[in-house]
Amino acid sequence: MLDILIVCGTRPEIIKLAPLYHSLNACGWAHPSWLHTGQHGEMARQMLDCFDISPDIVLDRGGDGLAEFSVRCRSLLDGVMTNASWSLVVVQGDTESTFLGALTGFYHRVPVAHVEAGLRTYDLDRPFPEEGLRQMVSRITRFHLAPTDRAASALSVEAIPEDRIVVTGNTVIDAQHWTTQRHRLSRRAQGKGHLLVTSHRRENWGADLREICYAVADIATHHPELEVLFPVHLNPVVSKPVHAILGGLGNVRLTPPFDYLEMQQALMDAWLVLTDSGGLQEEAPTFGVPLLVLRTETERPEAIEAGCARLAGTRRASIVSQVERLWDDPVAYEAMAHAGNPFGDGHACDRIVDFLHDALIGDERQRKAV
Ligand SMILES: CC(=O)N[C@@H]1[C@@H](OP(=O)(O)OP(=O)(O)OC[C@H]2O[C@@H](n3ccc(=O)[nH]c3=O)[C@H](O)[C@@H]2O)O[C@H](CO)[C@@H](O)[C@@H]1O
Repeated sequence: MLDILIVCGTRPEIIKLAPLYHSLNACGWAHPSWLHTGQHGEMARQMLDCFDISPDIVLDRGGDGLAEFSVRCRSLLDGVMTNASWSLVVVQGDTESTFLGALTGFYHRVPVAHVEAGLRTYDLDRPFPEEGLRQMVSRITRFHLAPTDRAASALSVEAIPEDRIVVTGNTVIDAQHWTTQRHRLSRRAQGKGHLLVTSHRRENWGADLREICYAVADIATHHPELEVLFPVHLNPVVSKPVHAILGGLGNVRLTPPFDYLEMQQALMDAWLVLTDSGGLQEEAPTFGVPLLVLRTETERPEAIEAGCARLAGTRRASIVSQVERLWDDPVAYEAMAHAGNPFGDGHACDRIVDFLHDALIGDERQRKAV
């Protein structure tokens, strides 16, 4: 049995690593341990419960600021790596937890596997700090688990050896399949369904978030029969303007963040999704729900190219006109709804487990033969 340390912090990381944890547990050759770094406190607990995971190791978070979190987390991770002999560290995405997990593995000469490797905008300011973090993680990763061909190509262009890259599909689709099957979720909405809105990206804080809210207000006012559902991120930078602008509208329902099951149900029941979330861009096409991205660029252009999503930007007029166009044009709407999901087929974890088996057990055999 190989001991594998999964280092995980934020909500999206938990969602995308949970199915891999279950697959590694079931594979017969690995013993995965789940480490939670302490990021995203309450939202993280909500997600872990949804996936039946109780972490083996929980780091005691120090302070609210990122610098305090980083210094303490790095030092505690160092202890975890020193006290046991790990065959692999697994990280996902582009957060501070991702970077610190990879960095600690690197210093301890433990190979790092990076799930969702190769996403790029090549603009270090957008998204900040994620673009920088994911590029740095790629420099010190041994196994690059790319969700799409495009992501794998980006890594090849950066001179990463081909035998260290594998295209797996995105594990977020595996998470959706796991959840919808285990909890027997199906569409409940009668008729058109609601407009689902989320917005919390740092790049949109301030004027852009206000523009987005005014656009949602325009749409809700123009279509009083349309229910608008907006789970609002807990960060006051987000929740304050959202409540101030949308709080008084009768057909706009503002709620605390959904747990994962509620979110999957809300996606299934949606007519359209407006979001700046990365994960939702990958998830909505699974249920055939068109999506407008509330950003001016995306590191997930596969959805735009496949036709299941469009970039709506963050200007009030542009968001409103794109929604109205889909409202008035059922042919365009149906084309988006039937474009399929370019991010995966729900078998990413099988591919990852097979690749890691060959890489790690093969490595071990080679070492023994020398
Ligand atoms: C630049 C960028 O794109 N960065 C991404 C971004 O991740 P994101 O934008 O995907 O993050 P969220 O939107 O928070 O999560 C989405 C998931 O959460 C579920 N969800 C959502 C709302 C809710 O009320 N209940 C839920 O259950 C939802 O279904 C989905 O699966 O930031 C991460 C950290 O910086 C990055 O790693 C990641 O690349």
